[in-house]
Amino acid sequence: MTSSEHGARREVVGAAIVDDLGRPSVLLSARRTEPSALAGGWEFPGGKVDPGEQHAEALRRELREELGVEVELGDLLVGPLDRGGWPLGDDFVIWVWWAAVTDGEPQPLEDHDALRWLAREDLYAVPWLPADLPIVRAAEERLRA
Ligand SMILES: Nc1nc2c([nH]c(=O)n2[C@H]2C[C@H](O)[C@@H](COP(=O)(O)OP(=O)(O)OP(=O)(O)O)O2)c(=O)[nH]1
Repeated sequence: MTSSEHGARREVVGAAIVDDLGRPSVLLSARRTEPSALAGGWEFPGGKVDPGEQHAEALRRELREELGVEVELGDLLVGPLDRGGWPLGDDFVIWVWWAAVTDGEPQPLEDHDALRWLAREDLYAVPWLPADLPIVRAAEERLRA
């Protein structure tokens, strides 16, 4: 039986990529290209966890595919659901880790057509996907003024 047959949410992982894990001042946001209902919305890069995959492994795979980077993962940006997840509507749950690039320069290779580093004062200059707003607010608290 799959987790969806239990009525569980599909698992997604995302990264709050910053310039410096210890003293973050900018956060990387990515603009989605699909599906059409979400295209143009800005989000945390990442994606669905494959069956049998560890979360950290899934996130590293997604960031390699989507942005062409390797990362160091920091703490979980803790949300209100089980094990610190955040709800994405009724169907998905996302776990978001702080992350810093260790190799490569982020490029919108797959699933995105633009990337933007946002400082605290322009964190809301892009239209985030609605479900991401509580996560962005939590990230804002950690970003340096
Ligand atoms: N990656 C990501 N997905 C998000 C965010 N906010 C949000 O509502 N979502 C939604 C969009 C999708 O319905 C779902 C994640 O799916 P995805 O399309 O990113 O996953 P994926 O890269 O594995 O895509 P696919 O292979 O299934 O096409 O969560 C976010 O910040 N990051």
